[in-house]
Amino acid sequence: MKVFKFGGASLASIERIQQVASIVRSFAGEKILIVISAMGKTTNELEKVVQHFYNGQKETALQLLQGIEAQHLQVARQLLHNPDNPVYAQLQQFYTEAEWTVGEQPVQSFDYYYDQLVSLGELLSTAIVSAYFNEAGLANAWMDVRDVFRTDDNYRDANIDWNVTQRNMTQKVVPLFNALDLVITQGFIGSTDENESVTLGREGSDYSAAVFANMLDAESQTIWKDVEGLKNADPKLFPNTVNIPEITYSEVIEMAYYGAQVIHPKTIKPLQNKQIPLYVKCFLNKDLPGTRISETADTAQLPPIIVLKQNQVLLSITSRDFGFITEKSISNIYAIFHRLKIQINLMQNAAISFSCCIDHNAEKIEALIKVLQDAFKISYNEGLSLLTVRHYNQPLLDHLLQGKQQLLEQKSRHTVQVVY
Ligand SMILES: Nc1ncnc2c1ncn2[C@@H]1O[C@H](COP(=O)(O)OP(=O)(O)O)[C@@H](O)[C@H]1O
Ligand SMILES: N[C@@H](CC(=O)OP(=O)(O)O)C(=O)O
Repeated sequence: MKVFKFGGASLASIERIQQVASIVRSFAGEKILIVISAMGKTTNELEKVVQHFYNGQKETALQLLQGIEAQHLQVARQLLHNPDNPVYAQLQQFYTEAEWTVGEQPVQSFDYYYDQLVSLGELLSTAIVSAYFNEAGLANAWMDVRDVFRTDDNYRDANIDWNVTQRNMTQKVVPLFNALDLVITQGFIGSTDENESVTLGREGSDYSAAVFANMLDAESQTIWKDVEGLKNADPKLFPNTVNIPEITYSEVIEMAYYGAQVIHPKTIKPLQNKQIPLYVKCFLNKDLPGTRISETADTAQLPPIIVLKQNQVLLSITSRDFGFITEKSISNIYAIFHRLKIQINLMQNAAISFSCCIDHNAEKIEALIKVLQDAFKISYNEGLSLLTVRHYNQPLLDHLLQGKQQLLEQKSRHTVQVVY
């Protein structure tokens, strides 16, 4: 069995969805579990619905929701021939549930409502694609992943219960393949044992696909992207990038950790644990070789790998009483960052101060200052970038940093990181 993952970009237009069908058709006769994300930027749109709903602006939330509904109906009408296709009733049921939620008075946490509403994107996209595939002769079963992926209730970043999910996989997913070659399901979402929807973290569909690949002992996982494969830098940010034909799991984990926004960082572990290769392929041209990610890639020829994180803030946390920054104070500071869900992208400490680079999020910085201000003086610079280069060389660094005002640099044998 193979596992395919199609992300939002591959479903962003009618032509692209048709292209996805033609890719799947070219694998006729193979058993494929297909994981699908929300179409285009639907998740961002749904995030706006949640924000308005939670701020008490119900009307606006409802209008935005209706806009999303109308967009999906239009896509369905353009793709489907049968105006009485049962998928229309299924879509209606999803909207009605979302509208009920928006009609409620918020009494639970923001994160709870986020998951109940944002999960709609994947339910809509999979229902439409599954119905379209069936009409187009690609017989498939639509599966609600919330009947399979059991998680805790850590809303927006739920953790999978591997035992229950594995049992569901064996009992509910494997039998579907007795009758059909294709099963279509949602990435990014799951459910608690109370049947509440959860999400697994933004861009989490790559990870969902990896969980399926692991539990179904798939021969491979392929994620279909709008790029020819994994490149040595984001082609949207750097000119003259090169494709990487093969690379190891550990190198990709490093790239994802430093912020390369091409594969979700949690994706690799479930694959590495079972030695399942991960292919990154181009949905615009399936014949391009793409990238193979595995344990034993030949990385002798690996080019320097560049990762740029923009919109960064460099925080300086200095003790007010001239007390040293000790293991104890660092562990206290870390615990606060953890509680506020602030990820540290780079850190450095000196005698009485601790510096770190984090993503710019005004609310979180404000909350952090509130907690720390009695014991520490906090200052920060915003509008920064964090550049990471793996397998660097000096001429390349000089070129990348030309004309940049550098605020902090860390170098090891393989990796250099610069805040500028
Ligand atoms: N090292 C990299 N190699 C290739 N693409 C990258 C890299 N880093 C970032 N990207 C970006 O990832 C995008 C593809 O991923 P993404 O848009 O998340 O796809 P989807 O959401 O459809 O799965 C590319 O268009 C590219 O801009
Ligand atoms: N739709 C979710 C999950 C996801 O993984 O999407 P994509 O595959 O398009 O990055 C998100 O946008 O976060």
